[in-house]
Amino acid sequence: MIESRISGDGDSRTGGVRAAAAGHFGTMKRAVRHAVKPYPIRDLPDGRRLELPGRGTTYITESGPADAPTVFLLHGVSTSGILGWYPAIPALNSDFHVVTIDQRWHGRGIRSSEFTLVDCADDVAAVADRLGVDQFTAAGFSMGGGIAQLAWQRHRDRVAGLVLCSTGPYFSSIDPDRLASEQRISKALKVIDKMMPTPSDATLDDWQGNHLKWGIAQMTSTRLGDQGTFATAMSHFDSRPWLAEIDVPTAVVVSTRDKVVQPERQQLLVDGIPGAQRFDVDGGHACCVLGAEAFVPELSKAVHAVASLKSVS
Ligand SMILES: O=C(O)CCC(=O)CC(=O)O
Repeated sequence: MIESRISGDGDSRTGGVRAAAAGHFGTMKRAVRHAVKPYPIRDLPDGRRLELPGRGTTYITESGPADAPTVFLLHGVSTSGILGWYPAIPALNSDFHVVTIDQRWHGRGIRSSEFTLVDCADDVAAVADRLGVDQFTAAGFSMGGGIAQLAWQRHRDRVAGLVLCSTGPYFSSIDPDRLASEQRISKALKVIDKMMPTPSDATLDDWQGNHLKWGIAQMTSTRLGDQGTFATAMSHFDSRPWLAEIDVPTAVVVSTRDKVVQPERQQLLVDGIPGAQRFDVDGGHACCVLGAEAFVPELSKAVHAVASLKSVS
């Protein structure tokens, strides 16, 4: 999610709005710079639809050696697997079997009657089942970090490690005022959705063609007006009571200029998860794409560190 969110844990409303304005301006600047000169879009795998029995049809990409350790890359809110992780995929798939998933209600993911992070976490295990993957590292960005934590909590025999990026043990919509504001914004955004065409598979898959067109298609493949639903789902997430139980190797990739999930909130993961290692990225909340030059090397170090460690006993 972009940094235009009202920022701050316990911020006053004025402070939050001020921070939001600053964050919004910073993200806009980075987005414009990115549109003019995007992080190289290269060496991406083809994706495919995958039926998850009893759950629905999702969309995944799979790359790297099938017999290498598996890393699931779990994207943040309102993006898609490939859009959120395209800078990271080529950096990881020489050493890892890398899987991205479009979370339900995102991109070409499952369209269910409800959206919950618990269902998203169970989808990860269901994709692993379909791919014949027994154990894997779950790497998640922001909302995806919450999903990764839930995947560990619900499928402890499957998740061998965690890489938690620009995320925390709760999201800001846990605050009812914040949630109400997200709902209001979401209502307004539904009007824009009505005007947007649904992108075709051909445009969504054409990453070698016009990059701007591809990026816009990927962005609009998730409905803007679903923000309120996502915020509600995130409001139910709180891993603080069980963080100390996490017993798998964990790396926390902290975006040190993040105005959406403040570094202090990210640090709660480092403090709360036994043995967690911290990796710093000089970037804001959209650093997985808009600050990929700084993000990708730290992500890569984090994934290698987790994959080379044995579980904390
Ligand atoms: O407000 C928060 O706590 C962050 C929520 C968010 O933006 C999730 C995401 O970017 O995936």
